Amino acid sequence: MSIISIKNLTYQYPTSEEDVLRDISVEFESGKFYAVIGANGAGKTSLCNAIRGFIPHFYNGELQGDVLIEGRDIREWELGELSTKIGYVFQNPFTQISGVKDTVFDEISFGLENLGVEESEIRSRVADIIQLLEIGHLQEKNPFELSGGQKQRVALASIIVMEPEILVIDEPTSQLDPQSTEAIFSIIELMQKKGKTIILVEHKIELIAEYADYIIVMKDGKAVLQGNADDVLSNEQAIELGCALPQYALFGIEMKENGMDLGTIPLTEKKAISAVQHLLEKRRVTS
Ligand SMILES: Nc1ncnc2c1ncn2[C@@H]1O[C@H](COP(=O)(O)OP(=O)(O)OP(=O)(O)O)[C@@H](O)[C@H]1O
Repeated sequence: MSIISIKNLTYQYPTSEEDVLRDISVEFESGKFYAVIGANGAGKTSLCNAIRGFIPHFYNGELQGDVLIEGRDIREWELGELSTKIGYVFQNPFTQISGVKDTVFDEISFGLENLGVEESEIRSRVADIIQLLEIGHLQEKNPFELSGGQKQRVALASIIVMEPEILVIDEPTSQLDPQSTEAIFSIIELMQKKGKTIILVEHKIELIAEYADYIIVMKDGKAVLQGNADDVLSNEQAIELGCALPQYALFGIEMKENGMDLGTIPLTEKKAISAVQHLLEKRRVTS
């Protein structure tokens, strides 16, 4: 059974003039890494809002179709109950910092305190997460003293410590440099290895090619293309739908158009090198 099942979802915010999500159907399997891509205003955040229950519990508006979390209709879930199952990480880490705690350690403890978890258990769970995410050097700092990348790691830690099964992460690296971006992706990968289901909104296509299992391309509120990452990112149709393809895929497509078919559309540097080596080898044998 899918952990999240979306069937013919159509939605309009109370204040919007038209549907912002249109007839979307997607199945999410437990433990997989899903990337949601598409232009600004395509509906990516709105789709995340529907998954975490903000639509329809926080935003009213008109919801048609079904969103099922573990087989249960989103309308029947309480928001509080959903928030323990689905962790949500915002684009801007500033909005995630509580502002009421003086140290990173206490900041990460905050959610567990609110749930009434016993203090000794909080301390041990927070210490474990700090070790796992390699942020021990930050634990005594004030959360507001951190850099953007550090804040985003602390924001992720605050969510992960709650042990949600599903992580919905909305453009976590948009304000980060390449090094901090890699650090965030390493954490997300670690979470996937721990069996979490990941739903990530992200524009950095090269990283999506490296990490995601499945891609949903959104345009004008519709899921216009979806499938395994390898299939979507080597599909020329994706370009027409406004989706950027990885550099190596574009290289493979160019090669093919110029009579040098690599036999595959590579998505990463490693795969491109191996495809070119294979082609050269083949040409050597036949010449
Ligand atoms: N709270 C809201 N009330 C009314 N309309 C909204 C609200 N939030 C988003 N919208 C509208 O819904 C549409 C989809 O917006 P959404 O934020 O889901 O897109 P997005 O793909 O996440 O965009 P971006 O990449 O810019 O974050 C837009 O037309 C937007 O103006």
